Amino acid sequence: MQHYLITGSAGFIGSNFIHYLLGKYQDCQVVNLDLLTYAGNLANLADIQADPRYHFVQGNITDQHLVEDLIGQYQIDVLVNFAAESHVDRSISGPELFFETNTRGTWSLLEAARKMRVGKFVQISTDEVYGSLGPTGYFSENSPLDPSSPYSASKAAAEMLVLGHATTYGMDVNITRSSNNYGPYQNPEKLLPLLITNAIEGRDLPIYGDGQNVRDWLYVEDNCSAIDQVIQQGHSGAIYNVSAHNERTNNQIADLIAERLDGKIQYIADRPGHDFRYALDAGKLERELGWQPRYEFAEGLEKTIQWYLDQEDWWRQLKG
Ligand SMILES: Cc1cn([C@H]2C[C@H](O)[C@@H](COP(=O)(O)OP(=O)(O)O[C@H]3O[C@H](CO)[C@@H](O)[C@H](O)[C@H]3O)O2)c(=O)[nH]c1=O
Repeated sequence: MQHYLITGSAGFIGSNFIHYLLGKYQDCQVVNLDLLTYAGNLANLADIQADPRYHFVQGNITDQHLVEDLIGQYQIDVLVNFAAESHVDRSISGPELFFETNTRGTWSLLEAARKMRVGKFVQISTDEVYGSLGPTGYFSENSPLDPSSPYSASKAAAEMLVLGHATTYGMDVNITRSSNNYGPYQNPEKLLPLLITNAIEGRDLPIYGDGQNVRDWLYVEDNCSAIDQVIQQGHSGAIYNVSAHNERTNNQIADLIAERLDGKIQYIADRPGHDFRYALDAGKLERELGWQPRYEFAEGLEKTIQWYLDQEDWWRQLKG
């Protein structure tokens, strides 16, 4: 039976991951450590709050003593760090919190995991650590890191700390770098849910610049299955890209949503330092661990649109 400490799992990807774990493994124990910032929402986990396998603790990942206590109390074998400030635009207007949570927070978790001898440490990172691509080519795990924003720089720095602890102290670590996730429970500050919910509300769909920027879209459940496989089978110290090879321009995304929900696109000022294109080569994960995504983009998008149509109360509270 595995005992997990999962940080930030009242957020988007973390809450999907807890649902995935509890659905897949009957005999596991899961502790969710979450600060409940604006991005954390216990409503995401309402259906499992009474599950005896699940325990919620409100707290900050920068609180090393708290993390050490939790590791001891719950006999944690695996620590998965989802907790992060994740929105690029917020990192441009207020960068310090990104360093504090994403970089300092990862440091505290690493130190706690080292002292308490946690078996496995998994850092959830991002394709944004590679920076921007031109119109062709793909990032592999060996591509140089070249982050563009305070957000991606804070995540790249955190990765370096993880690798340093692995080399120096022999900790068993993995890093996953996924492309843009989409699906249920994503905060409507992010492109896809913003466009969907704006269209439902009859508001314009805001697109930065000329809308030619490209993102590589991954249905969140596919990211969860990849992370689970990395925990179970990942080679110690390995980094894995996670992508389903769904590159789309922002214009293509906006057109699809505008057509499906009768919305109107509005072009607005570009994001400073806006990365042009992200595209990942996920061949290592596929070859070494046999991982494959389940969802085609059209299916994932329709499921996502349907979820937001069905969950108006959930997102209206966040937007309000
Ligand atoms: C919010 C917003 C975004 N955009 C554009 C900017 C990007 O080219 C694209 C996606 O923007 P966002 O949804 O903010 O996501 P992006 O900056 O790519 O970053 C996301 O994806 C990353 C992985 O690539 C994660 O590490 C980040 O945490 C996550 O926020 O849409 C717009 O055109 N209009 C908007 O209103």
